[in-house]
Amino acid sequence: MSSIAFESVFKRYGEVDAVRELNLTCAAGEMLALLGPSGCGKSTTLKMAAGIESVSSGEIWFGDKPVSRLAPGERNIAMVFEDYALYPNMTVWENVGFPLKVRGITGQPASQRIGEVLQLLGLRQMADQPVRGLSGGAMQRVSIGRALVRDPEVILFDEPLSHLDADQKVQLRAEIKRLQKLRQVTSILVTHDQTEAIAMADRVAVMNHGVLQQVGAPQDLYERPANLFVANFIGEPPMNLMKAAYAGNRIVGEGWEVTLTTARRAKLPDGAIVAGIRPEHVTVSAPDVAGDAGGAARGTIIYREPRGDADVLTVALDAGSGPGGKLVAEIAGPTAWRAGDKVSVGLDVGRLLVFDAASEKNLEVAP
Ligand SMILES: Nc1ncnc2c1ncn2[C@@H]1O[C@H](COP(=O)(O)OP(=O)(O)OP(=O)(O)O)[C@@H](O)[C@H]1O
Repeated sequence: MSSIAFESVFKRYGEVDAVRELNLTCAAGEMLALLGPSGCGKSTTLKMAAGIESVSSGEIWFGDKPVSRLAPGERNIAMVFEDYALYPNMTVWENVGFPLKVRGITGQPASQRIGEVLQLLGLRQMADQPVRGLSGGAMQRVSIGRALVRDPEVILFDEPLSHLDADQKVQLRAEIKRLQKLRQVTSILVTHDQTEAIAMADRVAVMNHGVLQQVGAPQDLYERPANLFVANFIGEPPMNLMKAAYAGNRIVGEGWEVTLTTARRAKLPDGAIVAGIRPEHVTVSAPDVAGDAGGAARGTIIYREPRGDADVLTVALDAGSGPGGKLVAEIAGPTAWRAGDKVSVGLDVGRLLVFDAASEKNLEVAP
């Protein structure tokens, strides 16, 4: 298996910079997710790796081999598409065997390979069924089988789960991850769904407007987002982001304020900031009762969303205007809070992130 590296890759469509100066490596045997909103350039990046789109400038490497001038057929890649791209009238066996057939591999060597892959994917019982009429989940397993059958150097997954229902999604993402680890095949997954990226990938690359924002292990992106875009994009419910000012050792927002520890304040310049705090790091208590994290503001619960094992509470801060003067708290539950309750809100200051208001960068994450 080889690594895939994008080196200063640009893709321009006329006036549109679909991908801008991309420097990104997917290590050999790794699964890397490209995650971002519609139009961020993730599909274009995948297509350039596949050779379906050319690069405008820069180079793509598979191991130590530059590939950007090679045709798709010369790259030893396999693709798994969102719409499966199978031959509906052919059987499961014939679809999986198709890449071998077009390469002239037939007879016993082909049968053995196809049999092994069907076994691996639990598709043996369906081998003789036409693909037409199978469930979406089964069809996608067939297309994964077709990708695996010839041991490609790289598998490129383009939104592979987007047409599946919720149950099938959960099953298949575990299945893809298991197979990818078993075969140690270098893989890139394109998705707009953070749950999918986090569940399946070793590392996640977040893109926006054609620019790579941050790449890292899912937990890194969650705990140490490099900028406001990543902070807001990763996590559900989204991180609370509040305009504030930092001076001395205090962060003062509208309707709230907190004091930072000495160790942290040395690193931060005074000025306009955006403070970020995840809903699970916000506490809610009766008014004037200091919560575990210390009361930072007062407000009124305006909305309670029960989520089974937790309640998501939206609190309107008394004197605040922040982003609508609201804070969202996720509290282990179910709780007895109701809309209309007056509360004290606490912020876990140790988990509060500080972003520069102008550059939008996390002031405590190295660029
Ligand atoms: N063939 C094309 N011609 C012109 N512009 C294109 C073409 N393909 C993509 N673009 C533009 O390039 C930018 C990136 O598109 P791309 O499809 O890579 O984004 P994406 O993140 O994969 O979005 P989606 O999930 O909607 O496919 C967009 O502005 C898009 O309109």
